[in-house]
Amino acid sequence: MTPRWTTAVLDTDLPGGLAVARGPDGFLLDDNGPLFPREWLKRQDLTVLAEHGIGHLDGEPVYLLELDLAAQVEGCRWQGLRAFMLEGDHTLYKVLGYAAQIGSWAREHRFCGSCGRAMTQIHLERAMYCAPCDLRSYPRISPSMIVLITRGDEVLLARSPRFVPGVYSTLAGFAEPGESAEDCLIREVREEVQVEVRNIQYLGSQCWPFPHSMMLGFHAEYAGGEIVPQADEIEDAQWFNVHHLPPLPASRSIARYLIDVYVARRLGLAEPVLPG
Ligand SMILES: NC(=O)c1ccc[n+]([C@@H]2O[C@H](COP(=O)([O-])OP(=O)(O)OC[C@H]3O[C@@H](n4cnc5c(N)ncnc54)[C@H](O)[C@@H]3O)[C@@H](O)[C@H]2O)c1
Ligand SMILES: [Mg+2]
Ligand SMILES: [Zn+2]
Repeated sequence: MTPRWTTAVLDTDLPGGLAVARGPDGFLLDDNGPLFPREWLKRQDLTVLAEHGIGHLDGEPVYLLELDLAAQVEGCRWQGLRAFMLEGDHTLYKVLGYAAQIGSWAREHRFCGSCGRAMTQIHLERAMYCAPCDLRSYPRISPSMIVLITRGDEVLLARSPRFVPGVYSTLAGFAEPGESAEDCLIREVREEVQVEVRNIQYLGSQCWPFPHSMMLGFHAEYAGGEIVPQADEIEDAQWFNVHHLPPLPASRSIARYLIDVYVARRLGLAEPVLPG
Protein backbone atom coordinates (compact mmCIF):
# COMPACT_ATOMS: atom_id res chain seq x y z
CA MET A 1 0.00 0.00 0.00
CA THR A 2 1.37 3.45 -0.88
CA PRO A 3 1.79 5.58 2.23
CA ARG A 4 -0.40 8.67 2.39
CA TRP A 5 2.54 10.84 3.53
CA THR A 6 6.11 10.81 2.23
CA THR A 7 8.76 13.40 3.04
CA ALA A 8 10.65 15.14 0.24
CA VAL A 9 12.71 18.29 -0.35
CA LEU A 10 10.57 20.35 -2.72
CA ASP A 11 11.58 23.39 -4.75
CA THR A 12 10.08 26.49 -3.11
CA ASP A 13 10.34 28.37 -6.46
CA LEU A 14 7.57 26.18 -7.91
CA PRO A 15 4.01 27.53 -7.41
CA GLY A 16 0.99 25.72 -5.98
CA GLY A 17 0.50 22.97 -3.43
CA LEU A 18 -0.68 23.04 0.14
CA ALA A 19 1.01 24.73 3.08
CA VAL A 20 1.00 24.77 6.87
CA ALA A 21 1.95 27.83 8.92
CA ARG A 22 3.79 27.35 12.20
CA GLY A 23 4.37 30.08 14.75
CA PRO A 24 5.14 30.37 18.47
CA ASP A 25 1.64 29.07 19.36
CA GLY A 26 1.67 26.06 17.05
CA PHE A 27 -0.08 25.60 13.72
CA LEU A 28 -2.67 27.81 12.05
CA LEU A 29 -6.00 26.00 11.77
CA ASP A 30 -9.47 26.64 10.37
CA ASP A 31 -12.54 24.40 10.24
CA ASN A 32 -10.90 22.36 7.43
CA GLY A 33 -7.75 21.75 9.47
CA PRO A 34 -4.16 23.06 9.29
CA LEU A 35 -3.54 22.57 5.52
CA PHE A 36 -4.26 25.62 3.35
CA PRO A 37 -3.84 26.37 -0.36
CA ARG A 38 -0.25 27.64 -0.37
CA GLU A 39 -0.81 30.65 -2.62
CA TRP A 40 -3.70 31.81 -0.40
CA LEU A 41 -1.64 31.37 2.77
CA LYS A 42 1.25 33.39 1.32
CA ARG A 43 -1.11 36.29 0.57
CA GLN A 44 -2.00 36.59 4.30
CA ASP A 45 -0.17 39.08 6.47
CA LEU A 46 2.42 36.68 7.92
CA THR A 47 6.06 37.29 8.83
CA VAL A 48 7.74 34.26 7.25
CA LEU A 49 11.19 33.36 8.60
CA ALA A 50 11.70 30.45 6.22
CA GLU A 51 9.80 28.37 3.69
CA HIS A 52 10.51 24.68 3.11
CA GLY A 53 8.92 22.12 0.79
CA ILE A 54 8.46 19.13 3.10
CA GLY A 55 6.73 16.28 1.23
CA HIS A 56 3.59 14.87 -0.37
CA LEU A 57 0.29 14.14 1.34
CA ASP A 58 -2.16 12.10 -0.75
CA GLY A 59 -0.10 13.12 -3.81
CA GLU A 60 -0.25 16.88 -3.09
CA PRO A 61 2.98 18.83 -2.45
CA VAL A 62 3.13 20.27 1.08
CA TYR A 63 5.14 23.31 2.18
CA LEU A 64 5.90 24.81 5.58
CA LEU A 65 5.89 28.52 6.38
CA GLU A 66 7.88 29.03 9.58
CA LEU A 67 6.70 32.31 11.12
CA ASP A 68 8.31 34.78 13.46
CA LEU A 69 5.05 35.89 15.10
CA ALA A 70 1.59 34.43 15.60
CA ALA A 71 -0.54 36.60 13.27
CA GLN A 72 -4.34 36.98 13.36
CA VAL A 73 -5.95 35.40 10.31
CA GLU A 74 -9.70 35.75 9.99
CA GLY A 75 -11.59 32.53 10.71
CA CYS A 76 -8.42 30.81 11.96
CA ARG A 77 -6.89 29.90 15.31
CA TRP A 78 -3.59 28.40 16.54
CA GLN A 79 -3.16 24.91 17.98
CA GLY A 80 -0.08 23.25 19.49
CA LEU A 81 1.39 20.01 18.11
CA ARG A 82 0.52 18.04 21.27
CA ALA A 83 -3.22 18.53 20.66
CA PHE A 84 -2.81 17.05 17.14
CA MET A 85 -0.92 14.10 18.67
CA LEU A 86 -3.64 13.41 21.23
CA GLU A 87 -6.56 13.30 18.81
CA GLY A 88 -7.48 13.41 15.14
CA ASP A 89 -5.92 11.92 12.02
CA HIS A 90 -2.59 10.21 12.79
CA THR A 91 -1.17 10.88 9.29
CA LEU A 92 -1.89 14.58 9.70
CA TYR A 93 -0.06 14.51 13.04
CA LYS A 94 2.93 12.90 11.27
CA VAL A 95 2.94 15.71 8.68
CA LEU A 96 2.82 18.35 11.42
CA GLY A 97 5.41 16.56 13.58
CA TYR A 98 7.81 16.59 10.64
CA ALA A 99 6.95 20.21 9.82
CA ALA A 100 7.61 21.20 13.45
CA GLN A 101 11.05 19.59 13.41
CA ILE A 102 11.99 21.16 10.07
CA GLY A 103 10.61 24.51 11.31
CA SER A 104 12.63 24.59 14.52
CA TRP A 105 15.75 23.44 12.69
CA ALA A 106 15.27 26.16 10.03
CA ARG A 107 14.72 28.77 12.75
CA GLU A 108 17.77 27.69 14.75
CA HIS A 109 20.17 27.37 11.79
CA ARG A 110 19.77 30.69 10.05
CA PHE A 111 23.30 31.55 11.19
CA CYS A 112 26.46 29.46 11.09
CA GLY A 113 27.33 27.96 14.49
CA SER A 114 31.03 28.23 13.63
CA CYS A 115 31.46 31.78 12.22
CA GLY A 116 28.08 33.44 12.83
CA ARG A 117 27.43 34.42 9.17
CA ALA A 118 24.02 33.90 7.54
CA MET A 119 23.52 30.38 6.14
CA THR A 120 21.66 29.50 2.95
CA GLN A 121 19.39 26.55 2.10
CA ILE A 122 21.07 24.02 -0.14
CA HIS A 123 18.95 23.47 -3.25
CA LEU A 124 16.97 20.20 -2.97
CA GLU A 125 18.86 19.02 0.11
CA ARG A 126 17.61 19.30 3.71
CA ALA A 127 20.67 21.21 4.85
CA MET A 128 21.71 24.78 5.65
CA TYR A 129 25.12 25.80 4.31
CA CYS A 130 27.89 28.21 5.24
CA ALA A 131 30.21 28.62 2.22
CA PRO A 132 33.20 30.25 4.03
CA CYS A 133 33.25 27.36 6.56
CA ASP A 134 32.05 24.73 4.06
CA LEU A 135 29.70 23.66 6.89
CA ARG A 136 26.40 21.86 6.44
CA SER A 137 23.82 21.74 9.23
CA TYR A 138 21.20 19.01 9.07
CA PRO A 139 18.01 18.69 11.12
CA ARG A 140 18.81 17.70 14.69
CA ILE A 141 17.57 14.35 16.03
CA SER A 142 18.19 13.39 19.67
CA PRO A 143 18.28 9.65 20.43
CA SER A 144 16.44 8.90 23.68
CA MET A 145 16.02 5.55 25.43
CA ILE A 146 12.71 4.60 26.99
CA VAL A 147 12.32 1.45 29.05
CA LEU A 148 9.69 -0.55 30.88
CA ILE A 149 11.29 -2.39 33.82
CA THR A 150 9.34 -5.39 35.06
CA ARG A 151 9.42 -7.88 37.95
CA GLY A 152 6.89 -10.62 37.33
CA ASP A 153 3.43 -9.10 37.55
CA GLU A 154 4.87 -5.72 38.54
CA VAL A 155 6.04 -2.82 36.37
CA LEU A 156 8.20 0.10 37.48
CA LEU A 157 6.56 3.43 36.60
CA ALA A 158 7.51 6.94 37.61
CA ARG A 159 6.24 10.46 37.37
CA SER A 160 8.04 13.64 36.54
CA PRO A 161 6.80 16.90 38.07
CA ARG A 162 5.99 17.97 34.46
CA PHE A 163 3.39 15.18 33.95
CA VAL A 164 -0.39 15.60 34.08
CA PRO A 165 -1.40 14.99 37.76
CA GLY A 166 -1.72 11.27 38.58
CA VAL A 167 -0.05 9.94 35.40
CA TYR A 168 2.85 7.48 35.72
CA SER A 169 5.11 6.48 32.83
CA THR A 170 8.19 4.47 31.85
CA LEU A 171 11.69 5.84 32.44
CA ALA A 172 13.35 7.78 29.62
CA GLY A 173 16.47 9.80 28.95
CA PHE A 174 18.71 11.26 26.25
CA ALA A 175 21.84 9.50 24.99
CA GLU A 176 25.12 11.23 25.79
CA PRO A 177 28.17 11.25 23.52
CA GLY A 178 30.17 8.03 23.85
CA GLU A 179 27.25 5.84 24.90
CA SER A 180 25.59 2.85 23.26
CA ALA A 181 21.80 2.61 23.57
CA GLU A 182 22.29 0.01 26.33
CA ASP A 183 24.87 2.15 28.22
CA CYS A 184 22.42 5.06 28.14
CA LEU A 185 19.51 2.93 29.34
CA ILE A 186 21.50 1.48 32.27
CA ARG A 187 22.82 4.94 33.28
CA GLU A 188 19.38 6.61 33.06
CA VAL A 189 17.75 3.88 35.15
CA ARG A 190 20.51 4.17 37.79
CA GLU A 191 20.25 7.97 37.84
CA GLU A 192 16.46 8.12 38.00
CA VAL A 193 15.63 5.24 40.40
CA GLN A 194 18.95 3.57 41.45
CA VAL A 195 17.77 0.20 40.16
CA GLU A 196 19.80 -2.37 38.15
CA VAL A 197 18.39 -4.14 35.07
CA ARG A 198 19.16 -7.21 32.93
CA ASN A 199 17.89 -8.90 29.74
CA ILE A 200 17.45 -5.64 27.82
CA GLN A 201 15.22 -6.24 24.79
CA TYR A 202 14.58 -3.72 22.00
CA LEU A 203 10.89 -3.43 21.08
CA GLY A 204 10.64 -0.57 18.60
CA SER A 205 11.14 3.12 17.95
CA GLN A 206 9.07 6.23 17.48
CA CYS A 207 9.71 9.78 16.35
CA TRP A 208 8.80 12.15 19.21
CA PRO A 209 8.85 15.69 17.81
CA PHE A 210 8.85 17.46 21.22
CA PRO A 211 11.16 18.92 20.04
CA HIS A 212 13.33 16.35 18.22
CA SER A 213 13.63 13.00 20.01
CA MET A 214 13.99 9.61 18.39
CA MET A 215 12.63 7.27 21.05
CA LEU A 216 14.17 3.78 21.18
CA GLY A 217 11.88 1.56 23.24
CA PHE A 218 13.05 -1.35 25.42
CA HIS A 219 11.84 -3.89 27.92
CA ALA A 220 14.20 -4.82 30.80
CA GLU A 221 13.95 -7.12 33.79
CA TYR A 222 14.63 -5.91 37.29
CA ALA A 223 17.98 -7.17 38.59
CA GLY A 224 18.38 -5.47 41.97
CA GLY A 225 18.26 -2.36 44.15
CA GLU A 226 15.60 -0.42 46.01
CA ILE A 227 13.82 2.46 44.25
CA VAL A 228 15.32 5.84 45.16
CA PRO A 229 13.73 8.59 43.01
CA GLN A 230 16.17 11.18 41.62
CA ALA A 231 15.70 14.55 43.31
CA ASP A 232 13.97 17.16 41.09
CA GLU A 233 13.60 14.83 38.03
CA ILE A 234 11.41 12.07 39.53
CA GLU A 235 8.55 13.08 41.79
CA ASP A 236 7.58 9.48 42.59
CA ALA A 237 8.40 5.97 41.34
CA GLN A 238 6.68 2.73 42.31
CA TRP A 239 6.09 -0.89 41.40
CA PHE A 240 2.54 -1.30 40.08
CA ASN A 241 0.75 -4.61 39.64
CA VAL A 242 -0.47 -5.11 36.03
CA HIS A 243 -3.99 -5.54 37.45
CA HIS A 244 -3.87 -2.18 39.29
CA LEU A 245 -2.22 0.37 37.02
CA PRO A 246 -2.34 4.13 37.58
CA PRO A 247 -3.40 6.62 34.86
CA LEU A 248 -1.03 5.99 31.92
CA PRO A 249 0.48 8.14 29.12
CA ALA A 250 -1.39 8.96 25.87
CA SER A 251 -2.31 5.93 23.77
CA ARG A 252 -0.19 7.04 20.78
CA SER A 253 3.03 7.28 22.81
CA ILE A 254 5.70 4.60 22.82
CA ALA A 255 5.63 4.74 26.64
CA ARG A 256 2.05 3.50 26.54
CA TYR A 257 2.90 0.91 23.90
CA LEU A 258 5.69 -0.58 26.07
CA ILE A 259 3.26 -0.91 29.00
CA ASP A 260 0.42 -2.27 26.85
CA VAL A 261 2.68 -4.92 25.25
CA TYR A 262 3.79 -6.24 28.63
CA VAL A 263 0.29 -6.24 30.09
CA ALA A 264 -1.02 -8.01 26.96
CA ARG A 265 1.70 -10.70 27.24
CA ARG A 266 1.10 -11.16 30.97
CA LEU A 267 -2.67 -11.44 30.60
CA GLY A 268 -2.61 -13.43 27.33
CA LEU A 269 -4.31 -10.65 25.32
CA ALA A 270 -3.72 -9.55 21.71
CA GLU A 271 -0.60 -7.38 21.40
CA PRO A 272 -1.02 -3.70 20.47
CA VAL A 273 0.58 -2.11 17.39
CA LEU A 274 3.09 0.71 17.84
CA PRO A 275 1.82 3.92 16.19
CA GLY A 276 4.62 4.99 13.79
N1 LIG B 1 7.09 9.19 23.41
C1 LIG B 1 7.01 8.86 24.69
O1 LIG B 1 6.23 7.98 25.06
C2 LIG B 1 7.89 9.53 25.70
C3 LIG B 1 7.76 9.23 27.05
C4 LIG B 1 8.65 9.80 27.96
C5 LIG B 1 9.62 10.69 27.52
N2 LIG B 1 9.69 11.01 26.21
C6 LIG B 1 10.70 11.93 25.71
O2 LIG B 1 11.98 11.39 25.93
C7 LIG B 1 12.93 12.41 25.99
C8 LIG B 1 13.83 12.18 27.16
O3 LIG B 1 13.10 12.09 28.37
P1 LIG B 1 13.47 12.91 29.69
O4 LIG B 1 12.87 14.27 29.59
O5 LIG B 1 13.11 12.04 30.83
O6 LIG B 1 15.05 13.07 29.53
P2 LIG B 1 16.22 13.03 30.64
O7 LIG B 1 15.93 12.02 31.69
O8 LIG B 1 17.51 12.90 29.87
O9 LIG B 1 16.14 14.43 31.37
C9 LIG B 1 15.88 15.66 30.74
C10 LIG B 1 17.13 16.52 30.85
O10 LIG B 1 18.04 16.15 29.83
C11 LIG B 1 18.72 17.28 29.33
N3 LIG B 1 18.47 17.40 27.88
C12 LIG B 1 17.47 18.04 27.24
N4 LIG B 1 17.57 17.88 25.91
C13 LIG B 1 18.66 17.11 25.70
C14 LIG B 1 19.27 16.57 24.54
N5 LIG B 1 18.79 16.79 23.31
N6 LIG B 1 20.35 15.78 24.69
C15 LIG B 1 20.86 15.53 25.91
N7 LIG B 1 20.32 16.01 27.07
C16 LIG B 1 19.23 16.78 26.95
C17 LIG B 1 18.20 18.49 30.09
O11 LIG B 1 19.07 18.72 31.16
C18 LIG B 1 16.85 17.99 30.61
O12 LIG B 1 16.46 18.64 31.78
C19 LIG B 1 12.12 13.72 26.04
O13 LIG B 1 12.12 14.29 24.74
C20 LIG B 1 10.74 13.26 26.40
O14 LIG B 1 9.74 14.11 25.89
C21 LIG B 1 8.86 10.44 25.30
MG1 LIG C 1 14.19 11.05 32.22
ZN1 LIG D 1 30.47 29.69 8.94
